[in-house]
Amino acid sequence: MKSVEQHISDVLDLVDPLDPIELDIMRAHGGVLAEAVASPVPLPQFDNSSMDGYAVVAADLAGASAQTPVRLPVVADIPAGDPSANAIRSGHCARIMTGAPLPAGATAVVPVEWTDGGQVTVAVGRSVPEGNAIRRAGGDVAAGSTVLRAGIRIGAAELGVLAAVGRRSVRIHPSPRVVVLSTGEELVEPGRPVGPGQIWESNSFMLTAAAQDAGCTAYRHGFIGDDPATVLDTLDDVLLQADIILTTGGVSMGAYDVVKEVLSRSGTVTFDRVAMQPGKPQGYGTIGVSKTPILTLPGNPVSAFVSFQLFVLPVLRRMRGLPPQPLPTVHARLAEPVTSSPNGRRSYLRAILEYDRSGDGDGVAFTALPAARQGSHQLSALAETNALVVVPEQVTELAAGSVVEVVKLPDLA
Ligand SMILES: Nc1nc2c(c(=O)[nH]1)N[C@H]1C(S)=C(S)[C@@H](COP(=O)(O)OP(=O)(O)OC[C@H]3O[C@@H](n4cnc5c(N)ncnc54)[C@H](O)[C@@H]3O)O[C@H]1N2
Ligand code: MOO
Repeated sequence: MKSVEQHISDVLDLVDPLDPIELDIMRAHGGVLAEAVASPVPLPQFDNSSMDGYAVVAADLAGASAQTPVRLPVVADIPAGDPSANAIRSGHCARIMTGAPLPAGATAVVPVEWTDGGQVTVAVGRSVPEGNAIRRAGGDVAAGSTVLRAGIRIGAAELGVLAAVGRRSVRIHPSPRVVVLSTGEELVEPGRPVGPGQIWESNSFMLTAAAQDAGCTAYRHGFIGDDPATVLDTLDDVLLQADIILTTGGVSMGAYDVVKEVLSRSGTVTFDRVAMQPGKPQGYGTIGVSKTPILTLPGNPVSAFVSFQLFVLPVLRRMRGLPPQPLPTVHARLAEPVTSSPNGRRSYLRAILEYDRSGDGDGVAFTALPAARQGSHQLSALAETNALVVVPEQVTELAAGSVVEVVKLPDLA
């Protein structure tokens, strides 16, 4: 059987970051920058006031105090956005608002609270240091300097920076279009009645949502039965909409494992058994003239979910232009003992991971409580958990209190 690490490496080899496109900055939200962004201008672009008050020559106020205020004539009124202020001379001042350009000649701004607020003349009851309440040109960003590196995700702060340096559009790696298709003759659309031996289809809903949570544009194509010609036709149909295709089901050893049957014939998709539980049967490769990547995940719902977290997420990250790192892991203390069958497969046990401050002293600040139901079909247990306890390939049991590696599943934003 193939190792988990080898399979991650094989699936990552299928994809490259998607070719960049230019988008309006608002639509670029959540995307990954495909260029370094520099500011064409200094920020601020001009010296300006950081307070509402009076632009003065600081030396004029050297002797000012509450008892002996200095009175200055107010020769101008400068709101934000007013570029027309004349220079002020010693002995004069200008009323100025926050963000308004500092008039030439002024060396400080006196906040209005230090004055009587006069509009013809103003009495100032304090001296003021040179440069007080002045925001200097270039004090935030020097002209030509890089403000955002290529490869970062555009969140709220990054959008603010893009707009502040005057960008209207930006080059980003587009969000991958993920098409999710499930297979299985027994499947029925939720909301419709199920007959004997049938089940409601759940994998395609779950994986479409997981791909959306991972920043992709995901489409649920739904499900099809086990007819080989229908599988091939449907894959052909979705090729145009997809940067990557995910399927579930039909990849193990059964007589009707149709995905494996039809794609094995293509010669471009490989089917392997990965040394893990759940998630053993995995297929990966490309299909169609455009060599669209396809990952065929096992049909058991928990197996499909765990396969998505371990293999699909890094692939989607690489397509988005992000480093394809796996989900983060932490060390945690097991709250209960666990067993794992001695089959050379690494187990990923669904568990509730909780922060535990009492463990801080020896560096293990989490506990992991494994779910009671660990079957690959036991989807309800999965929904209660937030982490995967890793039980190494050769380990068959672990006592309560053992320190284990735990994969943290993605949090919802
Ligand atoms: N003889 C062997 N049998 C099986 C092996 C094996 O090595 N030898 N491997 C087992 C493992 S491990 C897994 S995982 C499954 C994977 O099987 P398939 O990928 O072929 O999936 P199916 O047989 O189509 O379905 C498995 C199971 O999951 C249910 N299912 C499938 N699709 C959906 C869906 N979209 N929504 C909800 N539930 C779904 C399906 O009804 C089956 O119960 O094979 C084992 N067998
Ligand atoms: O590996 Mo299967 O994925 O055990 O359930």
